[in-house]
This record gives sequence, structure tokens and C-alpha cells, in this order.
Amino acid sequence: MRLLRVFLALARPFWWSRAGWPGWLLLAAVFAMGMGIVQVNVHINAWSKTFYDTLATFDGAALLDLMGEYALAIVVLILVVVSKDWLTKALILRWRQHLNDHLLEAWFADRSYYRLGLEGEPDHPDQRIAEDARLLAESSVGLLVSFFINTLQIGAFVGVLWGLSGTQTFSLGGYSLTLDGYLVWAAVLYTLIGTLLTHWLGRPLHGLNYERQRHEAAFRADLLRKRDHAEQIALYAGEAAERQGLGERFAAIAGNWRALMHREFNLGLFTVGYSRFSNIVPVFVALPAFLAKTITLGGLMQIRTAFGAVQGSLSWFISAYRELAAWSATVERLGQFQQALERSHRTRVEIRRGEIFATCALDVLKPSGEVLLHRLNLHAAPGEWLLLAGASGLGKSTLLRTLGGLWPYYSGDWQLPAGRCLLLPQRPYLAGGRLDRVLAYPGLEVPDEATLRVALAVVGLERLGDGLAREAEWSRELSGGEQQRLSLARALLWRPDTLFLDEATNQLEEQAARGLLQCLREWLPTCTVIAVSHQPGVQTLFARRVELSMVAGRLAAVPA
Ligand SMILES: Nc1ncnc2c1ncn2[C@@H]1O[C@H](COP(=O)(O)OP(=O)(O)OP(=O)(O)O)[C@@H](O)[C@H]1O
Repeated sequence: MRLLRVFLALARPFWWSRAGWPGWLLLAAVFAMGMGIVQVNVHINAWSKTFYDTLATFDGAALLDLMGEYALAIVVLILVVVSKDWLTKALILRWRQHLNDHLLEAWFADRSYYRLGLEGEPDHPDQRIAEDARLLAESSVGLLVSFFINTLQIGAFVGVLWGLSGTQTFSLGGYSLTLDGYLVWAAVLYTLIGTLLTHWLGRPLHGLNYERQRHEAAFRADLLRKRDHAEQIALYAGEAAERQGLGERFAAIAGNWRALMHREFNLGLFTVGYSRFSNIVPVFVALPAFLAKTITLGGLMQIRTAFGAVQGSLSWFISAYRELAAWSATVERLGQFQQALERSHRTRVEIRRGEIFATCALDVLKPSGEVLLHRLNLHAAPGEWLLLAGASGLGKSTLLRTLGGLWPYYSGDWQLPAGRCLLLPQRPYLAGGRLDRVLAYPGLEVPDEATLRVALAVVGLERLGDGLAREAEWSRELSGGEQQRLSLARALLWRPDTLFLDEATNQLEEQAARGLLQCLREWLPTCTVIAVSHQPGVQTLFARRVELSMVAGRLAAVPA
């Protein structure tokens, strides 16, 4: 029941929205095709009685007509089945597209992608967005459609089977029992036993599938991390340690796979035998009536296909068990992700805007609740440059994160000047791709070439001006200092009203750093700059310096 609630919460944004109506239309068309399939199957079932009875009469001309009729039915069946598959895929794509947009929007909203990482939950959002969303759309639609067709099939063939059963009297130990539709009851009983056994054997598959997705995602993420840090690993010559780490990750995959194999082996022993046995059970069940000559050979064959259709459809749960187990694990993983996103949105940080930058009795904490910085009262007028100094590990970067609205562990208040805000970290983030886009980041619009060239010249990277359209892994191709220069060029182009600099020039010589910051001030004269820097050479650029230091076991701001 809980699983169904989680599923509905995941499905609602698509199916209950405007975007959902083409989905409903496609679903209706898929159901219509499903009805067509059942209709053709019923026709073929009636045909089989006529065919086998005609076979017994050796009437060649009639048999030829019947074969033509069969070929026509098969052509119709092929067309309907293929159309149903096409429409199903179109529906899956629509839903997956919507799920993808919805999850990405929620993940990026209120910086949840960052804050979920701080809380350590949930694991591997990449896999949940890419893989689990696909599985959810594919399996939900696939299972629903097959469930619908099987239910229709039961409705259509129960009547046929009931009619073929007639009224049968059974004698057992002196008692006699008269039963209508005994073939239907036999199919129900046979399937019920099969379903219960399947559920009993396959129950642990849900947990194992959940673990499987988690282990696979961890292994893939680890491999990606190696690629991203290839140079550092090579410099340490850390291959053996890396190999060992990956080996351990893979051992977890193999262990889970073995457990799955074992469970699926037990389940397979039963389901494979069950499905094979199902082909002959209806003949055994109807044999007494055939031997008593109350039904013809055609009747026996019709019973066989009708019984098979009813029993096969009732066995939907058995054949779909593995997919249902994987589906429930997917719903669980995506449900957790959605709940974590909702929690994260509830605790979003609202940044107040005002005339000036100011903090009021601001406490910055660690996620554990431990106080890092205590009762900070800072201020900076528009266009003022404020330097924050203090020993390593005091919480200067964490303070900047808090002011930028990233860090949710704080109490007290602060406000920023209206307008754009930008934080330049020590290690800039340079995505791979065209240089002009990398320069314009986080902007979406790429400025014209002349502006980009000027910005590059100001930060001393004019040599890159001829390759603005070139695609490269810029974080590998540029030195640490060059990356910091590029990051400052971004600030020139983005033109923020508040700029946080977190050791943003510490890989440059002090003279060069000073020159660059001076240019920054000339380009952005009204921008308020709050900076953390250990470089004595740049400190004279700042109007005020605030020393963060330990006071009575706590940290406080002491204006220098
Ligand atoms: N995501 C996090 N989870 C838990 N603790 C954290 C996290 N980020 C930072 N901290 C802790 O907060 C403290 C302050 O870190 P911060 O990086 O803000 O210091 P800093 O003053 O900028 O140091 P430095 O001058 O060396 O860069 C450190 O003890 C650090 O371990």
C-alpha cells in the first residue's frame, strides 16, 4: 500500500497535469490495440475447434479455406501487436521526458543538488535521474498494459471455457459433487497455487534488486571519479590502491549477483516447470470428457487454448514477478529521492536583500551543530571591499557559503545588496566544452567575441582569444593559476553586484594577483566584494579587514 502511495506521488506530476493528456490518449490507443489482440485471439480459438473437427473429416477444400482464414487473422494480429508496441514506446518516451525535466528541475531548485550532498542522502542522484526514471516509465507502462490485456483475456476466455466445461459430476470417497464450469475452477486453482509458490520463492528479490542498483551505481560513480582525477592518481602512482578500491566495489556487485542468481535459480526451477506443465494440464483435465466422447477433438483443442489463455492470463503475476520486483525497487529509490528533494526545498535558504551587505548576530555551524563562527556582525557599503582573515579551518569558506545561500546550518540574519551575486572558489569549476561558453558561465548568453577577447586580455589570457570556439577539457589543459585567471574573467563578464572571493587568487604570484584584483575594481566599481585571502600583497586593496579569531573558546569577528 505504501509502495502504491509512493508510486502515485511519482506519477502524479505527469498524469495529473496538462502535459499528461497526450499520455492519456496514447494509453487509450494502447488499450484499444490490446482489445484488438484479445479479439483476434478469441477468433483464432473458435477457428481451432472448426479446424480440428474438419481435420477429422478429411475435407481438403474446407481445410484450405480455414488456412486462408488463419493467415488473414495472423496478418491482423501482427499489425495490431506492432502498433501496440510502437504506441507503448511513444508513451514511455513522453513520460520519461517529463520525469527527467521534473527531477532535474527539483534537483537544481534551491541548490538541492549541493545540499543533498551535505546531508549524505540519498546515494547516487545521477543514477536515480538517469536509470531509475527510465525504469519507472518503462516498467510501469509495460506492466500496466500487460495487466490490462491479461485481464481482458480472462474476461473473454472464461466465458468460452465455462461453456466448454458444461456440468460435470465428480465422485470422491462416496460423495458426489456436481460442478458448473469445472475447467474454469481448475484453471483458477492451478494458478493460485503457482502464484503463492512464486511469491514465497521470490520475495527476497525486491531487496536484492534494490541493492543491485545501489552497488552498480557506486561502482560506476567510482570509475568516473578515477577518470576525473586521473592526473592526481598518476602523480601519486596510486594504481594499486585504486585497483583495490574498485575490486572491493566489484566484490559487492558480485556478492549481490550471486544472491540474486541463487534466488532466481530457485524461482526458475518452479516457474520454468510450471509454464511447461501448463501446456499439457488442460488436455489432462479435459481427457475424461474426451474419452467419454462428450467432446470432439476440435473441442479438446479449443479447451486447450481457452484453458491456456485463462491460466496464462491469471499467471500474469508469476511471469511478471521479476519485473515487479525490479519495479518496486525502482519506485522505492525514486520515492526516497523525491522525498529528499521535498525536504531540501522546505529548508531552502531565503536571502534577504537590502541597501548594503550586513550580518546580524550570525552563527555559522557545522552540520553536526558545532558552532564554527559566533555572533558575527559585519557590514560593507555598496562598492566597498571587505577582507575576512583568520587561521585555517576557522570557517571562513563556510561563512562565504552561508552568505551565498548554500549552507543551511546557521542562525541569525544577513542581507545582501540587490542584484546579482557570484562566488569564486579556490578551485574554479570549468566544465568541458567550448571556451566561449566556459567563459560566459554561469550566464546562458555568450557575449560577443570582442567582449570575450577583452576580458581574456584583462586577465592575461589573450593567447586563448583565437580559440574561443575550441572544445577542450579546460580543467586539464589550463594550469591552476590560469584557471583562476579565467574565473576572474567570468566575474568581469557576469558583472555581479556582490562578489565573494574565497582564496580566488592564491595560485597566482602576489604581484599578478594584486594587478588582477585592481582591474576587477576598475571594471566593477559598484560591486561589493567580500573576500578571504592569505596573500599579504593584496590586503591593501581592501578598505577594511576583519580578523576572525578565537574568543573565550568561540570565534568572533574582531575588526582590525
Ligand atoms: N561539508 C562539511 N561537512 C562537515 N564539516 C565541514 C564541511 N565543510 C567544512 N566543514 C568543516 O568546517 C570547518 C571550517 O572549514 P572551512 O573550509 O570553512 O575553513 P576555512 O577557515 O575556510 O579554512 P582554510 O583557510 O584552510 O580554507 C572545518 O573544520 C571543516 O572540516
